[in-house]
Amino acid sequence: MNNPIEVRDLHKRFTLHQQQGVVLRVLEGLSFEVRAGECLVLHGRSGAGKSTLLRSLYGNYLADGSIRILHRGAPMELIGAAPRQVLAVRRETLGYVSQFLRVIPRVSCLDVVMEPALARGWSRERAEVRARQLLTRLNIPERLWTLAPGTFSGGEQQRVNLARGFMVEWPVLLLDEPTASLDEANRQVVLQLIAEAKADGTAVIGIFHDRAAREAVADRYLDMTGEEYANAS
Ligand SMILES: Nc1ncnc2c1ncn2[C@@H]1O[C@H](COP(=O)(O)OP(=O)(O)OP(=O)(O)O)[C@@H](O)[C@H]1O
Repeated sequence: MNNPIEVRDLHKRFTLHQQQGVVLRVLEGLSFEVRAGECLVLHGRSGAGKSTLLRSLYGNYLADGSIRILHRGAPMELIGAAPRQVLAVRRETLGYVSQFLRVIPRVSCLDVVMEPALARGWSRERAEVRARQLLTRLNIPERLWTLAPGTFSGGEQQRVNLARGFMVEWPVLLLDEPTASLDEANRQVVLQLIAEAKADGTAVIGIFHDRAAREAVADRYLDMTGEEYANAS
């Protein structure tokens, strides 16, 4: 296995036990891989299952099929992996920037952003240098850095979340609408951060409702009906 991530015959269905046991078949036999430095954009109408796919890849939803990821140089099957293995993959190999920041009371903005680096054993000094750079690039005013982000605006919280997501290099990075609700200047910063991650060899899988952003980063699209096609732009 040479690709950072390979997905085979992925299925996800939801059974609505509270609603007559109705079964929703959301993902039906998806197969794809993403190469190092490549960005695969998930494409499909609202409700097609894009967020469900990202959550399944991250292990928040338990899907059927195979998700193999290159972890510490060796292929690892994520479906059915032990929780501590999944946590190790999330610490070292698989990043995920969701749409919303998970706010922890009393934890400062700087600490929230530095956490992925500290979890990998970086020194506080090294982590703080990188966090300050990212917060500056993402236009978070310095007076906010020591405050807990719970009271920040929606856009500020999203940018703190992005700074956290780009704090370390990820072999595989999942992005759920990273440019939603950002102004043009900040959108450009995020597109630049994605380009830098790709140049460093990150395999990116993302949802971008904004067409200009999508076309700026996509190398390939995954049609959620299962088809793939190359970026025409
Ligand atoms: N936890 C859940 N329980 C039950 N059904 C769910 C759950 N999560 C998603 N679904 C259903 O799966 C389908 C796909 O939802 P999903 O959020 O993945 O779509 P999407 O392509 O990301 O949509 P959008 O572009 O509108 O964000 C929807 O019909 C949704 O109702």
